[in-house]
Amino acid sequence: MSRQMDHANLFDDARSRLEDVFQALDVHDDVIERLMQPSLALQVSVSVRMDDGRLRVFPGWRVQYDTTLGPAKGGIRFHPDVDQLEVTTLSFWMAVKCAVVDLPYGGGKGGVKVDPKQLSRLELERLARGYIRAIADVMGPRRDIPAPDVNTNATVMGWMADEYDHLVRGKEPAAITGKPPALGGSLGRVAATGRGALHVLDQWAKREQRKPEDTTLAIQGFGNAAYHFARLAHERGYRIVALSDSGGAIYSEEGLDPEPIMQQKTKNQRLHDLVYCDESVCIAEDAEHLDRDDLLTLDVDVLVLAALEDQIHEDNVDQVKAKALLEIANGPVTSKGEAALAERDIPVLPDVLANTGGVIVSYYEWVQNRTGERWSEETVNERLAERLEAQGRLVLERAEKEGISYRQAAYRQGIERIAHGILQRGNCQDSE
Ligand SMILES: NC(=O)C1=CN([C@@H]2O[C@H](COP(=O)(O)OP(=O)(O)OC[C@H]3O[C@@H](n4cnc5c(N)ncnc54)[C@H](O)[C@@H]3O)[C@@H](O)[C@H]2O)C=CC1
Ligand SMILES: O=C(O)CCC(=O)C(=O)O
Repeated sequence: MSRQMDHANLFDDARSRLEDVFQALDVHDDVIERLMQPSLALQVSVSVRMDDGRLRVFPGWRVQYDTTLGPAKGGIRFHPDVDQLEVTTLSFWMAVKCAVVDLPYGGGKGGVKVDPKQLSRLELERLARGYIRAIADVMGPRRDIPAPDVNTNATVMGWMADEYDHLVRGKEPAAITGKPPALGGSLGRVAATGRGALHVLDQWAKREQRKPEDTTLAIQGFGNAAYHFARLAHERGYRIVALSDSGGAIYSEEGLDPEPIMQQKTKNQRLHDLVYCDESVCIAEDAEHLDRDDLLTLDVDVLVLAALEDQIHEDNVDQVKAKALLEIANGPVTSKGEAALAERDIPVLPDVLANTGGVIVSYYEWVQNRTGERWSEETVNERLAERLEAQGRLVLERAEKEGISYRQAAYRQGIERIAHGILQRGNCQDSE
């Protein structure tokens, strides 16, 4: 089922969705001209002294797609497949999603082409610090604010924030979000992406009059975002019948409890091997192995995609049996894949709404850092829920009212806001 990802296709695919919105909204030509390419793309070489004394150089990027509505915002990915086109596409999605949930941000993203599993902890720290030195001139609390993404986490953000403080000779906690709480990180950020995705699923389920206990989930990509989503969804009563990571998948008809599974996984056990029950831990009496990509074709109510881009596409979409899809990953369903799902009336809850919990709480972290406040986790979670309730309702209602997909409704909401900002900034012919 998997195929080699082509990032040129990924960017073209992303732009084709943008062109659809331009047509539907009849936007000003100046807006189209601005949004068809990024406003800044920086390529850097990050030199790292390895533990054995050798020097290695890793290519990296920081792309700011659009900064009309505020400073660029978006995570940093460490992955062997990263390239400029992938980072550009991810920064485009950041611009759209920040506008969809009405944050005062543009879209940015960063990445380094590296396999972090091959680095020691000290090599990883040197890489993180080197990357920040390389992009320092284009970032900052009022310009571009990085955060975690695939294979980066609060620890890595802590190293990066410390490096930035050294460079600017002062404390600038608002320059990076997703930090450890001791360095000004917001409570609730670690779980925010998963928590936000669950809000969106709940909102949709309620409109469909579907109860959590009658809803089965299969979840691809049991990493940070998916773990917190799964933990909270399990608490709410959804039945998780399958989980996968890059090494394999497990399945249980009676349902999986994500907590003990993550505990075992953090002891360096492979997800694929966790199909046992003994005195110390019971994953599920009936748990069994699945090949990794077989999870995508299970007959479940909701297929949750929380790994990487390009997972459901024209070559495998016919095998999907789920009744709905939830995108926690960025870009897991291609436009051709989605068109085929639409023909079978299978809705997709799109990334640019469903995974915004992370960036929303990153925004709350930035606000706390800039005002010197510290909010309780309860306050953070309440504000996250309020924002997603309000902005999510606008998207779901618009889709129903205009007879369009949830993604089309979300894109229209986001692009209308960006387009309005572009015209309000002036420098456009006949703009009002
Ligand atoms: N961390 C965050 O706050 C946010 C993350 N996202 C997106 O969510 C997705 C996951 O991000 P994180 O959880 O942070 O990353 P992570 O690195 O913690 O987890 C990714 C997981 O996906 C698994 N994986 C990779 N390829 C796979 C495959 N083909 N099949 C099954 N599993 C596979 C990996 O083994 C890992 O368990 C990414 O697309 C990211 O851009 C979106 C919004 C915010
Ligand atoms: O927290 C953030 O600023 C951005 C998170 C991110 O990279 C994403 O939403 O894809």
